[in-house]
Amino acid sequence: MLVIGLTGGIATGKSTVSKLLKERHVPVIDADVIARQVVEPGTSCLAKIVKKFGDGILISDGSLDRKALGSIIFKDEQKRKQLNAIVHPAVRRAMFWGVAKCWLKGERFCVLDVPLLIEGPLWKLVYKVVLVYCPPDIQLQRLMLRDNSSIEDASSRLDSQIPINDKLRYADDRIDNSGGVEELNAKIDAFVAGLRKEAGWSWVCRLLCNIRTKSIYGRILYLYFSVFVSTERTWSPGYAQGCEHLKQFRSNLHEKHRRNPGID
Ligand SMILES: CC(C)(COP(=O)(O)OP(=O)(O)OC[C@H]1O[C@@H](n2cnc3c(N)ncnc32)[C@H](O)[C@@H]1O)[C@@H](O)C(=O)NCCC(=O)NCCS
Ligand SMILES: Nc1ncnc2c1ncn2[C@@H]1O[C@H](COP(=O)(O)OP(=O)(O)OP(=O)(O)O)[C@@H](O)[C@H]1O
Repeated sequence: MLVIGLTGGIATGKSTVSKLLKERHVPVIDADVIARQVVEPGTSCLAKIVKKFGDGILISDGSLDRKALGSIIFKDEQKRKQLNAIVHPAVRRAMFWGVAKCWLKGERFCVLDVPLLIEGPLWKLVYKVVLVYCPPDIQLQRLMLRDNSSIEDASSRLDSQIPINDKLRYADDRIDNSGGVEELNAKIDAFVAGLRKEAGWSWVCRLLCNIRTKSIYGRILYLYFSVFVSTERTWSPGYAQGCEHLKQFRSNLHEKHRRNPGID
């Protein structure tokens, strides 16, 4: 299964792209949504946040006051790192299970929508990095308009991330969202068609195996495809294609390291 990392800068349009992908039945695992779930009342993450930042970041019903916490962490790098250290491991764990579920369902590919993909270690693990791009001036405008925020607040959020133009050099593909939503729709059609082509047809075998796991033949087939094909130990209809993906993955990784020699 191809795991695609979708990222961008704040307000460049990741959620808009994700929505269009979901409309085309592409499975999307959204880190922002997970980051909200892991801090719901009663979770260990919320307890740790309260311990670190005090109960001033709670509203009267016991849930997180996102505005209050945002106004602390987007102005203070140290505090942001402390929050990230609490929330990110839980988000990564949930995303891992999300990917595993997609794999068990026999999906050909899935998309991880992660705003901080490049700021963290995950960009090195995905099959490819797709960047939703718009120039910084449009990004700032859209952010202020969406959040009804001042230029100071919007700028401090922008400054808490790697600038969008710097993220370009990590990207294997770019979805340019500088134009209107109609234009974006057409780009997403082409992007999804490209993904389907890239993922090939070997998913049919995996899907059939998954559906048939209740029978003994299904289990044998399932094991065959899961263990042998994924470890490249034997021939199968998906073998050549798997090798090709692996080769491309390795060359992408090599290219990323070539472009960013300082990064291990
Ligand atoms: C600080 C919080 C409560 C503010 O909530 P708010 O509803 O105002 O923003 P929301 O969660 O919708 O995030 C909007 C965007 O802000 C950016 N952003 C969020 N957290 C961070 C961060 N720690 N560092 C840099 N950018 C961030 C992302 O681009 C994100 O898409 C919230 O963003 C949060 O819990 N952040 C820490 C978790 C995190 O890093 N989430 C990002 C994806 S894992
Ligand atoms: N092509 C477009 N034309 C005009 N407005 C757009 C376009 N794409 C997105 N927007 C608007 O820009 C704002 C930011 O988009 P969106 O929320 O999708 O960004 P995001 O990258 O997911 O942001 P965040 O990092 O905060 O999650 C939204 O108000 C959205 O409606």
